[in-house]
Amino acid sequence: MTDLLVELSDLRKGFGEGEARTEVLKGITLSLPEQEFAALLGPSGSGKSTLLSIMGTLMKADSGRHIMRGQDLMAAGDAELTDFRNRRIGFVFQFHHLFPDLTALENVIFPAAVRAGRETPAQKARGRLLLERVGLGHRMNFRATALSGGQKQRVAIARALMNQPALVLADEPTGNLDRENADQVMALLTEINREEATAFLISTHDAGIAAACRRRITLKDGRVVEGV
Ligand SMILES: Nc1ncnc2c1ncn2[C@@H]1O[C@H](COP(=O)(O)OP(=O)(O)OP(=O)(O)O)[C@@H](O)[C@H]1O
Repeated sequence: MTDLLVELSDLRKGFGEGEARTEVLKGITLSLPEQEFAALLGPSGSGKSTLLSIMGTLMKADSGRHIMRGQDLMAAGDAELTDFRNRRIGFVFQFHHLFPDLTALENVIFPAAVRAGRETPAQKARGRLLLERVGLGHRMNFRATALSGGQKQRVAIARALMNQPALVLADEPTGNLDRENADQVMALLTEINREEATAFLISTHDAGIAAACRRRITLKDGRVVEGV
C-alpha cells in the first residue's frame, strides 16, 4: 500500500503542430501524499493551469506517468476518467461559476443531481451540511446573485466538496477576492484539509496564500524548480 495520492513522472504536454508547436510541460516529476496542502507557484505561462487540468483529468498528458490512488490515468478511457473525476476530484476556480438564479443550496447540489439524474434527499442533506461548514447556513436559500463575492466563493468550495473528493484543485481561488475574504477562504480550506483529510493543490500568484500552505511547488518554463 502506498500513501501517495498522486504520482507524476516525466509528464509532458505540448500544444499545436509543426512550427506552431509549444511544449508547455517539459517533464514534470512530482508526488502528492494523501492530505497534501500545497501551493502551485510560478510565473504566468509556466504551465500551472495546464498541470491542474491534467491532474484533474480534464486533459491528458502526451507522455509520462500519471497515477492517482493507484490507478493509471494515462491508460484510462474517457468514461473511466469522467467517473474517476466525479468521485475523486473537486475544482475551485478564480471565478465561482455559480448559476445566478439558483439558490446557494441548489448550486451546491446541482452537479451531483445532474450526475445522479435526480435530486436526492441525501444530496440535499450533504449540501446543507457543507453550507453550514463554510459558514453559510443562514444563506442557503439565497440566490447566488444576492451573495457577496466571498460568500459566492464559499458556495463554490462547498460544491467542490459535495462528493467527498480526495483532491481539490484550486486555480487562483482567491484571485478575485480582497485580502480579508482571501484570508477567510484560506482559513476555511486549511480547516477542511485538517478535518476532512481532503488534499488541496492551490495555484496562486499571492505570496500570502503561498505562505499559508504547508508546501510550495514552483514551476518555471514547464519544469518543477522548487518543492519537489
Ligand atoms: N489549449 C492550448 N493551446 C495552445 N497553447 C496553450 C493552451 N493552453 C495553454 N497554452 C499555453 O501554455 C502555456 C502555459 O499556460 P498555462 O495556462 O498552463 O500557464 P499558467 O502558469 O497557468 O499561467 P497564468 O499564471 O497566467 O494562469 C502558455 O504559453 C499558454 O499560451
